[in-house]
Amino acid sequence: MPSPRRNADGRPLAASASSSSSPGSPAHGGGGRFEFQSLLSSRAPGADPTCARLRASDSPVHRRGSFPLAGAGPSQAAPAPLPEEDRMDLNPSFLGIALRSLLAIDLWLSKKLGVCAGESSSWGSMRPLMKLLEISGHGIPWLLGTLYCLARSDSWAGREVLMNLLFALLLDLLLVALIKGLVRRRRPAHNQMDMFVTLSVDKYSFPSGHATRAALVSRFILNHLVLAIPLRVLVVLWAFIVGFSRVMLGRHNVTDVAFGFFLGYTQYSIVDYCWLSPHNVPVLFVLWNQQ
Ligand SMILES: CC(C)=CCC/C(C)=C/COP(=O)(O)O
Repeated sequence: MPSPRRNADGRPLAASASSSSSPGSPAHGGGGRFEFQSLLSSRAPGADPTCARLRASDSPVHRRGSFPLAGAGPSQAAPAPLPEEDRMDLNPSFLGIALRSLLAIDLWLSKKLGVCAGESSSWGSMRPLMKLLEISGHGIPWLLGTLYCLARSDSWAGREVLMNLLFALLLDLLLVALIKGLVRRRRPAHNQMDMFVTLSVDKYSFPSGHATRAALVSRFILNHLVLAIPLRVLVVLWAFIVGFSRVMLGRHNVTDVAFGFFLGYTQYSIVDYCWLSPHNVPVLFVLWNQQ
């Protein structure tokens, strides 16, 4: 009878997994076995007897020479195939590992790029400029500016475009607040919360509201204003710089901004699809005309 495999302090692995070691800790053993064990033990201990058997030393992974690819001899019984539900369980674990790795890279990169996060940071002297960019992409100037232009507009075409810009800005605020409230990802630890007018959900960072607005507004402007090429390039540059400045200020992680750009870009498609005009919402325009 082969004796059970033992960990560094001489206890059988099965006992070690259920008593003192946390899943995935080095006490489970070294090399590839450690990774398999951490995957298999991702379920609640004791929740499923099958899972408990797999964690224990009689698992095919733990029996020396019984791993199918290691060329099991004819005298050794072939390991029983994993039950269906356990095979399916491995895939989310791999996906989980991939996601966790992506998040780790995201945090590391965001911290590295957060060079204006404080006055004493390596590019701290650029912080006032970054904060100016922050205001240029803030919701309040965009909302007030649109309302002001709407009040001053004397053409139907102008009003229609501005009305849709207002709708786009409000839709953006709503969707960002909704997603921030659902995801609840905290802002980076190195962020100083000294932002100009925030809503309660703005303590969360995913997605970046500035990035969504920058992508939405720039796409809107490019599609509805006749601008010379240099100005069009400037609009696109502004959107990218606003997004990048969020990471430099330490307000956001890279993935918050990347998703923000994606969301803002998509929001424009929604606005374009639901375009408000005197034909589909005459009441809005008639009411405006009576004022
Ligand atoms: C108060 C109004 C009308 C808008 C809030 C704008 C704001 C502070 C968004 C947060 O942006 P980030 O998610 O990029 O930090």
